[in-house]
Amino acid sequence: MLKVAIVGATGYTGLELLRILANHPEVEVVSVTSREKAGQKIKDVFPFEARFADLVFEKPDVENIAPRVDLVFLCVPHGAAAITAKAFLEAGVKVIDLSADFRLKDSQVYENWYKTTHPCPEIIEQAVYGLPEVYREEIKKSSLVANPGCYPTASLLPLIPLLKEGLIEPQSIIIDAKSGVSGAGRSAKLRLIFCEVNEDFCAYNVAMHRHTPEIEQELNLAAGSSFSINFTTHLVPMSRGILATSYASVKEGVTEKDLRGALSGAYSKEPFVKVLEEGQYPQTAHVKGTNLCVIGLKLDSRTRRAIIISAIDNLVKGASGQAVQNMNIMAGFSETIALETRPLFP
Ligand SMILES: NC(=O)C1=CN([C@@H]2O[C@H](COP(=O)(O)OP(=O)(O)OC[C@H]3O[C@@H](n4cnc5c(N)ncnc54)[C@H](OP(=O)(O)O)[C@@H]3O)[C@@H](O)[C@H]2O)C=CC1
Ligand SMILES: CC(=O)N[C@@H](CCC(=O)OP(=O)(O)O)C(=O)O
Repeated sequence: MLKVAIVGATGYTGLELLRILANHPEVEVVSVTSREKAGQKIKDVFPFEARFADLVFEKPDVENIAPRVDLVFLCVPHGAAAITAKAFLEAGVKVIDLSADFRLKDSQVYENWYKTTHPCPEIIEQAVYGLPEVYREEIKKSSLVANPGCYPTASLLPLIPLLKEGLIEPQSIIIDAKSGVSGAGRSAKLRLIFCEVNEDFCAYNVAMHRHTPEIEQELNLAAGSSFSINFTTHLVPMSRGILATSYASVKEGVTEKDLRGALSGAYSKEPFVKVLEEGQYPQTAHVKGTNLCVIGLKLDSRTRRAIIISAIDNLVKGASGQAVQNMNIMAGFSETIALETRPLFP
């Protein structure tokens, strides 16, 4: 059995990990942390939890937890995650970090966008970007996996194959993305209270969202050139889900069949990426609760722009499901264990 800890288990991504790992036959959750709920049993805080009901929340004390576990999931805010990751790695524990701390390869870019000094830039180069469909071989050998952001997962999966095949003009890319509110985490914020979110739909962090450099880093690597993108995020009054609509001008002579062929070629054997048939487009309700990224596309023949629509559940493929997928790869398990659920539709 692989023994794991979840640091930050009272948050949305930590709870989602418990939901997924409850169905994992090869994993034992031996430690869950919360500073606020330390000393209480999971069932005292979350009465719906059955499998791990009697596990007691403990403080995120690395010295105490590390000797009992093989791998830790960090479900805490950036900054706190990096320091904790370093301590676990030094204690010989593998780390899957769901925060943004090790996604950007350049610590200066991190500092510019996150407006804070990186706590341990010296270990950034150990980290592998945890997008299994692109970095599976590197993830197998890694002890530190930087789980991708939710918006980057939804944006990168459809665009990377099109760039690798040279079918779209990199500088023309626009990503227009919408997220449910759980993407912002479980701690209270004024902009997230019911009356502020219900019956509303707004853009936020326009031209300054923290996921922009993460998306650019990976798109630049796929294209083999340096370029910027437009990326706009919106908050939708629903609990889960991201729908990203990406636009890009296609190169001369490129057809819709070429675009579809690039995506099918990249993903026909992938268990968690589904490319829809012509005329079909994904909805967030089609992926709710699943580890799927579903993609639909159309080439607008009037404007010669590809319109690519992708949907994920931000808490599953956008966070905890992808983290379990990465854990399965790192541990040598079958990649799909505990992740083959059907969508909760409607
Ligand atoms: N929500 C989402 O859709 C996604 C989130 N992420 C990232 O995953 C991480 C977790 O997100 P999410 O679950 O939404 O966050 P939440 O705010 O819902 O939960 C945060 C958890 O971390 C604990 N925590 C907070 N601060 C600290 C700290 N300084 N040290 C130790 N523990 C701490 C909290 O418990 P306590 O305070 O009691 O210790 C709580 O259990 C974040 O980095 C987030 O950006 C990534 C992709 C998607
Ligand atoms: C709806 C909403 O607010 N979403 C969050 C998603 C952030 C996230 O997942 O952040 P990390 O990069 O730290 O993992 C946001 O836009 O900031």
